[in-house]
Amino acid sequence: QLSTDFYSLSCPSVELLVKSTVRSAVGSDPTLSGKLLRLLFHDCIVEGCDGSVLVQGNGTERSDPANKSLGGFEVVESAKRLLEVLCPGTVSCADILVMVARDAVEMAGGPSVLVPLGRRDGRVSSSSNVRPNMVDTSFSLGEMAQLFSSKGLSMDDLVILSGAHTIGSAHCSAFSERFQQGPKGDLVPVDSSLEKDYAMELVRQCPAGASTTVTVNNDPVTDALFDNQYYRNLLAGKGLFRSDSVLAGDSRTKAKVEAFSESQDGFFASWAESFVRLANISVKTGSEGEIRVSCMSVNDPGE
Ligand code: HEM
Ligand SMILES: [Ca+2]
Ligand SMILES: [Ca+2]
Repeated sequence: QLSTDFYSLSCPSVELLVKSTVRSAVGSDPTLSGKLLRLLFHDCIVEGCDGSVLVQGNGTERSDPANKSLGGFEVVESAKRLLEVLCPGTVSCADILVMVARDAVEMAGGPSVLVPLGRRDGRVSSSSNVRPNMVDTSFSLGEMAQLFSSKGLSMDDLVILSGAHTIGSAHCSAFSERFQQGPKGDLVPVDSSLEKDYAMELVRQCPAGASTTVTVNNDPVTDALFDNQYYRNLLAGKGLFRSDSVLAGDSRTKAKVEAFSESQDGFFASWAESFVRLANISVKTGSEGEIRVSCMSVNDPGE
């Protein structure tokens, strides 16, 4: 029911307007590309791609600890404000988030992807829905594959979409399980899949007792570039999260990791397909849901 020309009559310049909003936001803060891409993932995995992650307030998805480090909300909201002037009540926040994430990837050097539109915004955003649907870095490959499969995504999609970690950054706590405090209080790697020099570099950037605001690049080589370096890192023992490293260590996923490490074109072509699958998870269409006035809150039922 989604289509690439969904707004061609009702809001013909939507793609252009969103793109220029993203361009100026990412231009002044390049760390936004990673934030925007992750925001879409966290939206789609809970209640489908319906903008539920964007709603502000007590008890919403956004208030859950698993979503504490999300960012980029203001980019979605500023595109929405612009669109409410030009095409009032027409473009959903769910669609804006998809376009914004797509454009963020393109602006970081990734492929441009044509995405079908027409999603409606959800009216439910509850923190209790987050944990049961969220992947965790401590998951085994089987557990991640199972969660993805419950969303209609395959093990190949898992390998491809994890390539998102070619950009962006992480807080020290996101990979602390890979280290243990040694006798002198220093951190020692407990995870043999982590290459030694990389492990030392991580300890240097995230020493024991580091501030909770410290972040580390997901991709130690090309942190700002959306490329296939992520897969080369995995093969070199430089996957930041345990959930990254397992992709290179398991026979079910290793061949894809190797193939993408050797072909950026291959990665980009697969990314375009998997991205659309991600963006299509449990979408609401037709008379389901609503078109929000502001992405930060569901509409007042009286309106
Ligand atoms: C499959 C299992 C996945 C796990 C366990 C995982 C976990 C994480 C964690 C722990 C962080 C660091 C957050 C922080 O400390 O600030 C992160 C960052 C990120 N993730 Fe994932 N992720 C997964 C899949 C994905 C997917 C499918 C996407 C998008 C398609 C994605 C996109 C990102 C991006 C772009 C960042 C960087 C965010 C930033 O720069 O602020 N991740 N991920
Ligand atoms: Ca959602
Ligand atoms: Ca990169």
